[in-house]
Amino acid sequence: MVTRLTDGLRDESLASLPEWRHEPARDAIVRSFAFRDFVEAFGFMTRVALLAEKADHHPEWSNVWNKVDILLTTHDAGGLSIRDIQMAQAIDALVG
Ligand SMILES: C[C@H](O)[C@H](O)[C@H]1CNC2=NC(N)=NC(=O)C2=N1
Repeated sequence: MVTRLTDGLRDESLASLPEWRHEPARDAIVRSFAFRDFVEAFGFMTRVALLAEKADHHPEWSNVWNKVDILLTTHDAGGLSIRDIQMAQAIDALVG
């Protein structure tokens, strides 16, 4: 069973993820991505989907043409867990 991060651990983790911000209402982290066009955006989503399946940890997200908004939180924990931090790091690695 994965547990929620304490506020201290969350802030420490977020220091290494400067593009992500904490969304207190959901105890989630969010980041927006912009690409050249829809094909680039959807290609990114496909890569994230494969990561998510492998990790058994899935994003909440939306896409409008070249934009992708991602929200990460851990449903099983009722808030942010280490799994979200690891997923955010893996997603950041995809976009270099
Ligand atoms: C049964 C399955 O392992 C769980 O429901 C997984 C699937 N993907 C998940 N994704 C996210 N974001 N949070 C979860 O708690 C979660 N749980």
